[in-house]
Amino acid sequence: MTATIIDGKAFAARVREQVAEHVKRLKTDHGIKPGLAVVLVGEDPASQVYVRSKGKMTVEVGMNSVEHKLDADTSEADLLSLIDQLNNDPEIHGILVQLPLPKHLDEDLVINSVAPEKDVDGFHISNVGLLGTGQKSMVPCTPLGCLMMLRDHHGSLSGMDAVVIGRSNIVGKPMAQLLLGDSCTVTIAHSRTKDLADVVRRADIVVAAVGRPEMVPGDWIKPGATVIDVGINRIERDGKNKLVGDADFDSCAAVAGAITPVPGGVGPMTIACLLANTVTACCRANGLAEPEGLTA
Ligand SMILES: Nc1nc2c(c(=O)[nH]1)N[C@@H](CN(C=O)c1ccc(C(=O)N[C@@H](CCC(=O)O)C(=O)O)cc1)CN2
Repeated sequence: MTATIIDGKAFAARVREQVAEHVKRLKTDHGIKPGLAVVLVGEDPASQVYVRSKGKMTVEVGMNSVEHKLDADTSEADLLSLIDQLNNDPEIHGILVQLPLPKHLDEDLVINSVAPEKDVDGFHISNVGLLGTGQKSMVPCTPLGCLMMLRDHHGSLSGMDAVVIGRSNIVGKPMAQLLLGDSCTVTIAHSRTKDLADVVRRADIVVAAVGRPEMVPGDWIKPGATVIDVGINRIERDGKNKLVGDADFDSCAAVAGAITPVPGGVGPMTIACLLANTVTACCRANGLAEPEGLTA
């Protein structure tokens, strides 16, 4: 079997088009322009690329983009003060603090200082609780993107066996909640899981989100299963730098029914869903109907 390649880049472009249509309607019908503020602390090279890309795409879909770039040694008090200012700015509907933060900053404290209704990352403890109890929340961008691609490929996910490999707060846990919300039977596997290969072999859907290059081989995959690869790992091979996922692409693609590539799979959906979340937050803040198809 040769898997269908789920093209995240093309999917993300369609999501951004939908977002742009909603933004246009918000402007013409209500005179509202959604605004997204992104805060970057320090000079992590990958984070700088992601933040630049977020700003560019925010403007492309017609929204206001505000970027705050702070020195790596910024104090926690100064960062919290900036977030407080953004929480109280009526022009800003979404706030995102780029992760990872420098070590001296308390990530949980910073995340939980963002107003939950502006938390377009969906990381605030209130949003985590709302998602976990099946209530309306802001949903983390990467898992939301994975869910959109799975729904598009399968239609209904009801009754499917799903294994999420990885238990991070950013991807693994919210992904499991979303799959449960769509009536999958969900297993969260991690570094201490016994017989991981056997657990993965039972799954109709495998979401690999561990951050270990090519750790899932094709012989762990049930024939016809869907593999969603969240990993973005930079490795050196044959003297060249290469980006690979958590799944061994060639061997998995030979067995799976469908698979997301790296690059060009889940990654682009993360930013598209951030834009979607910003429109959703803006609609909620203004008591307007939420954009259809852009939320969980
Ligand atoms: N506050 C947040 N911080 C981080 C998040 C997040 O969702 N919120 N996620 C990641 C980084 N990230 C966005 O911030 C992100 C990662 C990857 C991509 C992407 O498009 N990747 C491309 C490859 C790009 C490359 O060459 O490096 C792909 O997979 O095709 C977009 C956004 C951690 N921090």
